[in-house]
Amino acid sequence: MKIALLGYGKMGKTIERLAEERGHEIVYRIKGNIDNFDLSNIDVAIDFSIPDAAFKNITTCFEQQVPVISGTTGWLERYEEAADLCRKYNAAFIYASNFSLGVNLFFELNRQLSKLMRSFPEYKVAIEEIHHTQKLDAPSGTAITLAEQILENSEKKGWKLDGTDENEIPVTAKRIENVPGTHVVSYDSPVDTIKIEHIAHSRDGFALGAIIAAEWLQNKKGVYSMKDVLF
Ligand SMILES: NC(=O)C1=CN([C@@H]2O[C@H](COP(=O)(O)OP(=O)(O)OC[C@H]3O[C@@H](n4cnc5c(N)ncnc54)[C@H](O)[C@@H]3O)[C@@H](O)[C@H]2O)C=CC1
Ligand SMILES: O=C(O)C1=N[C@H](C(=O)O)C[C@H](O)C1
Repeated sequence: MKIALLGYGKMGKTIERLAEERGHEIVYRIKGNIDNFDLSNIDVAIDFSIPDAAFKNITTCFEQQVPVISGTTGWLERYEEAADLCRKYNAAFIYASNFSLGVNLFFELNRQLSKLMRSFPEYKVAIEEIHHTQKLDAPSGTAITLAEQILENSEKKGWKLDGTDENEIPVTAKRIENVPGTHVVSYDSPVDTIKIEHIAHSRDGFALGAIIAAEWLQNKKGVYSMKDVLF
C-alpha cells in the first residue's frame, strides 16, 4: 500500500517502521496542513495526529476518495458527522479508540464482565487509565470506550473523570513518564475486588492493529470498526 501518515509523532513513526517491514511504502509524513498534499496516488491515510486536526484530516481524505484509518482520540464529539461524510462521499473509514488486538480482546472481556456484574450491585465499578505525560486528552479514548460498554449493561447514568457521584462510573487518569497505555476495570465490594487489566508494553500493538485495519479496508467502501476487522 502507498500510505499517507497524518501525524508523524510517536505513533506515526512506529507505524512507519512496522508498515515498511510489511512491504508498504510511506509516501507522506504530514505534520501540518493536509491541503498542501496531492493524495491522488494514496491507497490509505493513517491518522494519528492531534484532537484539533483529526476531523479536518479525515474529511479531506473522504472528499478525495482516500480510505482513512484514524486512531486520534479527543475529537469524538464529531464522529457521527465524519461517518455521515464518509457515506456521502462513498469513501471508507475505520476509527478505533484502540487498535491493538489485546485491547480489542479486553473490550470483549469488559462487555461480558459487565453483563455478569449487572446482577450484583454490591460491587462498585471504577476505571483507571495510566499514560505517558505528553498525552493531550484525559481520560483516554480507550477508557471512554470501556465506560460506554459498561453503561450498556448498567443503571449508571454516565461516567465522570474523578467522579464521586454513585450514579456515575468514576474514571481516574494518571500520567507517568514513558507509560504506553494501561487500563484497569475494577469491581469493588466490602469483602473483595475483581479486576481486569490491559498493559501495553510498547506502541507496536496499536501500530500493527492500525496497519492490519488499513490492509483490510482496501477495496471496501463504508464505515467499519475493529470488530469487523478482527472478529
Ligand atoms: N487508537 C489507538 O490505538 C491509539 C491512539 N493514539 C492517539 O493517537 C494520537 C497521536 O498519538 P502520538 O503519536 O502519541 O502523539 P504525538 O504527539 O507523538 O504525535 C502527534 C503528531 O501530530 C502532528 N500534528 C499536529 N498538527 C497536525 C495536523 N494538522 N495534521 C497532521 N499532524 C499534525 C504533530 O506534529 C505530531 O507529530 C493521540 O490522539 C493518541 O491518543 C495513540 C496510540 C494508540
Ligand atoms: O495517547 C496514547 O498514547 C494512547 N491513546 C489511546 C487512548 O487515548 O486510548 C490509546 C492508547 O491507550 C495510547
